[in-house]
Amino acid sequence: MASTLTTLLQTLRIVPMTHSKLPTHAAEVGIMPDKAKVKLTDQQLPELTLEQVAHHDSYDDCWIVIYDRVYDVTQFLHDHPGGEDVIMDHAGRDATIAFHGTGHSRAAIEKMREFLIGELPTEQRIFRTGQNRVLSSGIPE
Ligand code: HEM
Repeated sequence: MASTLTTLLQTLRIVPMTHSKLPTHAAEVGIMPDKAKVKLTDQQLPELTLEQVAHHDSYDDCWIVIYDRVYDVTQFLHDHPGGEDVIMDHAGRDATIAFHGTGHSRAAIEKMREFLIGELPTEQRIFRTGQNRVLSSGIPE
């Protein structure tokens, strides 16, 4: 019952979705059969504003925005192959240009999903429409 209520509240965006609601990495990388694949873009991610993101700008609490999506990279900072400082330069803010400019690999883009916690509201987006269609090629779906 509690979980039905939670699902309802999450659908109505009254409470944030838990990470378990996001598709598993296995599904995304194709280990699971096609039928079981769930595209992340089909999910209702919690909406997080740039103002909310701005509060998370420290080494022990670091969120960044890349292509209109919000990532909590706190745990990843120390493991980032490019070092923590390059990410910290954008802590609590948009890091798209820096991320794009580095030319990250497909594996890096897949890895981002592990840290995905939400997306910007439509009026704050630059790269994606309200229906989550990407506005240019080369943007992770
Ligand atoms: C969730 C976000 C991020 C993930 C998952 C990620 C992941 C990775 C990975 C896996 C690599 C190794 C090379 C590759 O596979 O492309 C890498 C390299 C690098 N990343 Fe990131 N990255 C993220 C965000 C950023 C941001 C915001 C910057 C900002 C400048 C950045 C700068 C770099 C640089 C400079 C390298 C190159 C390291 C080198 O080749 O010496 N990354 N990143």
